[in-house]
Amino acid sequence: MSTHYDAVVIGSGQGGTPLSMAFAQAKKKTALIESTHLGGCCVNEGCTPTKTMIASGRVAYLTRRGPDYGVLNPKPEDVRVNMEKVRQRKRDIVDTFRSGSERRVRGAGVDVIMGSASFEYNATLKVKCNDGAEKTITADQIFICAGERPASPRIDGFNAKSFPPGVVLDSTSVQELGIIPSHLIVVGGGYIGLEFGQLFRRLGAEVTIIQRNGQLLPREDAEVAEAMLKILEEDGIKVLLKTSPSSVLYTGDKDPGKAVSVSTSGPSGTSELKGSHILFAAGRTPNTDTLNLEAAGIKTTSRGHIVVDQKLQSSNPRVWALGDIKGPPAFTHVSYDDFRILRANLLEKDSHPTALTTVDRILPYVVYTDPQLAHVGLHEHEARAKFPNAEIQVATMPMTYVARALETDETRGMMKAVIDADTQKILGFTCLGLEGGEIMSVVQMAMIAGSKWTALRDAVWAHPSLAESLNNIWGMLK
Ligand SMILES: Cc1cc2nc3c(=O)[nH]c(=O)nc-3n(C[C@H](O)[C@H](O)[C@H](O)COP(=O)(O)OP(=O)(O)OC[C@H]3O[C@@H](n4cnc5c(N)ncnc54)[C@H](O)[C@@H]3O)c2cc1C
Ligand SMILES: NC(=O)c1ccc[n+]([C@@H]2O[C@H](COP(=O)([O-])OP(=O)(O)OC[C@H]3O[C@@H](n4cnc5c(N)ncnc54)[C@H](O)[C@@H]3O)[C@@H](O)[C@H]2O)c1
Repeated sequence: MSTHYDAVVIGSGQGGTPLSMAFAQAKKKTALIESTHLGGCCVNEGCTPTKTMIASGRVAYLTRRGPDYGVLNPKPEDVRVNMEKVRQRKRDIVDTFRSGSERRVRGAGVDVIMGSASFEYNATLKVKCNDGAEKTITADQIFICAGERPASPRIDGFNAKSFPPGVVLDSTSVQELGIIPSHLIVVGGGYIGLEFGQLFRRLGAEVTIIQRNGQLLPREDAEVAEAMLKILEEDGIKVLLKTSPSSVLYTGDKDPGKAVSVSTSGPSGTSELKGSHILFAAGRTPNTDTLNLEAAGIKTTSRGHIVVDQKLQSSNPRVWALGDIKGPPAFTHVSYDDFRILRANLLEKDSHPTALTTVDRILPYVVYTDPQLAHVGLHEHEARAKFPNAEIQVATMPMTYVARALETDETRGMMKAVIDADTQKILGFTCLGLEGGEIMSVVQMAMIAGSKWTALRDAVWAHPSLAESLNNIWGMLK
């Protein structure tokens, strides 16, 4: 016996959840199949919990800096963190977000099926339900929003099972630590490595980041990555560039701070590091390996992401993919925008006579280090590669030029704008600085409106707002 639906969504990701609700609200018989928990990665183990914990890290940082502001008690060295309380605060916020999501989905009339889906044939799915039952489901339209998971470490001889529980960590398990590691070794200098590395340093751990690439955050322009490196080193984090772990072993040492031994190979040869915990943050793997996509003729890339066209349709015309599972960039707001594209094209054709696509989306992101690293549009190196014949101009300004940053004594970082000199259009903007995400969003608005950079230079911004710096940065244009 199989059950037929108008629409089935696999995975309660950031695009999949609202899409299932939109189909149900359009009176389509809709199911949402979720293997683990509603809300997906973002709510349960991604954005929500990490930004909640990062807020605790910032309070610890500012408390230690009290004397810089004339706040003399407590002494910086006396600041201690209760990790169980930090974790509980995180759990409470995740619970609130997740239960809100559950209420909204069920309230919209979606059939929620808790279990793992895989394809049997063209548009036929088998679901292994979490209660042990098996279901066969067919659908007119299937949407895959099943996301990614932490990539497994690929290190010769490494065996996570040879370590005591809670010593080898990924981006999910690290959030459940009830203690502060004495020395956390982080493999990977990308978004996840930097956010957790700085967080645990602020909570009180010694932190070493091992990064294979020659710079942190390899997509950034070099001077931005260097400014980030300087900030993290000022915070007391040790960063090893052009370095990879060649072996990771459990030592059995009585001193828990020396439980993990990591041999590294880097520019100055091989060396050994000892730490209490190791966090693998070296990329994520798409959850396509258990979906049996070949049975439905759905093509994937060499890295396992689902191949889709500009309207998110896969090589099977009855199947679409949204969010991380279709490949980078992997952000919540991208998955949510994928949902908007599908809703417009499949449910709101009357109000969207021209189909929406993923082409030329102006995409921002924010790395929630402190200060934040925010970016929108093209980096300088991307702009020069994309428009080799254009006159590209660049303005960079240190945050020490920003009055508001000086007043709050948070002047670390820089801003950088990239423009096309002929059209005066803004091609990209980066702010590694205090509330960088909010400043970047102001520039993003100008880019959406198609404004010239001169509009920002000539605008009257409130004094002393951070946005006011958008009057001044253009004086640095070269
Ligand atoms: C630590 C961390 C911090 C992050 N911070 C940010 C941030 O600050 N800002 C930001 O924009 N992005 C952030 N991200 C990325 C963001 O979480 C993802 O881009 C976003 O969650 C992608 O959503 P998605 O819609 O692709 O699917 P996901 O949110 O990944 O959801 C996929 C769902 O599918 C389910 N699933 C998988 N396989 C099956 C199956 N076979 N059957 C049924 N269900 C299945 C999974 O259980 C999961 O619930 C972070 C990620 C991590 C790991
Ligand atoms: N604030 C945010 O928006 C946010 C936060 C966290 C994650 N994310 C999303 O999740 C994605 C995954 O994050 P991530 O940090 O795991 O991946 P990533 O791909 O961004 O970074 C992984 C880093 O690990 C390095 N690396 C790979 N193998 C290594 C090895 N063997 N030894 C040392 N270094 C190695 C790479 O050079 C790379 O810089 C991000 O790309 C982003 O899209 C977003």
